[in-house]
Amino acid sequence: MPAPSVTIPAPAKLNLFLHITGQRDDGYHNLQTLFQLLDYGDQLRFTAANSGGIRLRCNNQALQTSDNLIIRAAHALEQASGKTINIDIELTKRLPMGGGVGGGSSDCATTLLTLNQLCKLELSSTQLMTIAASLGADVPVFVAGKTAWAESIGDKLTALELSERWFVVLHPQVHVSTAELFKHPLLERNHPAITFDDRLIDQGQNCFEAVARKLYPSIEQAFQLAQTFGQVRLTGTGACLFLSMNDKLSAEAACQAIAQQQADLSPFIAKSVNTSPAITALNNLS
Ligand SMILES: C[C@@](CO)(OP(=O)(O)O)[C@H](O)COP(=O)(O)OP(=O)(O)OC[C@H]1O[C@@H](n2ccc(N)nc2=O)[C@H](O)[C@@H]1O
Ligand SMILES: Nc1ncnc2c1ncn2[C@@H]1O[C@H](COP(=O)(O)OP(=O)(O)O)[C@@H](O)[C@H]1O
Repeated sequence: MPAPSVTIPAPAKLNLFLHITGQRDDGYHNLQTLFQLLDYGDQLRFTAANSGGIRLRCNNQALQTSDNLIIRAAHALEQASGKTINIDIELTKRLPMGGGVGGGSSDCATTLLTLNQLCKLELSSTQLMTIAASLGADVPVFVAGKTAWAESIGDKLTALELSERWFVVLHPQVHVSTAELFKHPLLERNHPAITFDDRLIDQGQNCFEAVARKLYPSIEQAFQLAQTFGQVRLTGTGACLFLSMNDKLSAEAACQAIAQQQADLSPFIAKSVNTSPAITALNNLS
């Protein structure tokens, strides 16, 4: 009989706004941002094994490497728990890479949460959050699993319950270098620190937008096209852009129209969620 498998989602995120409020002594920048989790993302299938260590397969072969965040997460768990993990992991990659929707970080978080439960590693939430932060600035929000207002480098999190929204996400086919954008002389890196206000959900700005539009013509072109359907915003350091809609029908109509005008933007629609679908799926297993 084949070993039982579990399939757990790795949702995307959008930064509904993103302010850079200063630079720390170690060079990293402090942020204030709203991480909105989505019902759309990658999927990971885990099959326990008796031997063979940690193995990864993916529909994108370029991701089948030892520096994939999934493999790094599994090794970090072995180190923290002192236990050996034997597991086959199959990643179905749907999210654009390097697009600011957090796919790699979310895959990493789903691996941490699932293996801790499946392999009975018994690491506490605090331990998982520490491992998450060591693997990337955007990993903790996916481990915490809640749409959240975030400060510091994105790891000081306050969960929020937001009303349902639909998003159209577009991916200009360009790779944005996060490090390069953070270093750019024109970047607004001293936005005044604020206290969270509901109006920011729909009216917030992303400090990377001006520089990203200036440096990458394909991002500027996508902005021009998308803004005929509503207010467009950049997520993270880009390259993805999004439109926020009140209902599914409007989102579908905009998505279809954009795909007809420029198919290589690969638009997709996604619904907002307050709790990560990964957490929901794992709760349903136990
Ligand atoms: C700004 C965000 C918002 O979500 O952008 P996206 O990655 O989503 O686009 C993330 O926090 C990005 O986090 P992440 O993508 O993990 O960045 P890293 O690889 O850790 O950092 C790449 C480089 O960017 C700079 N960096 C990154 C994060 C930060 N808070 N301050 C920085 O100055 C550093 O020079 C670092 O070496
Ligand atoms: N599981 C993974 N999925 C995607 N990218 C990964 C993964 N593991 C490591 N990476 C690396 O991380 C880079 C950016 O990751 P990604 O999460 O897609 O970007 P972003 O944070 O901008 O959304 C990729 O270009 C890739 O080299």
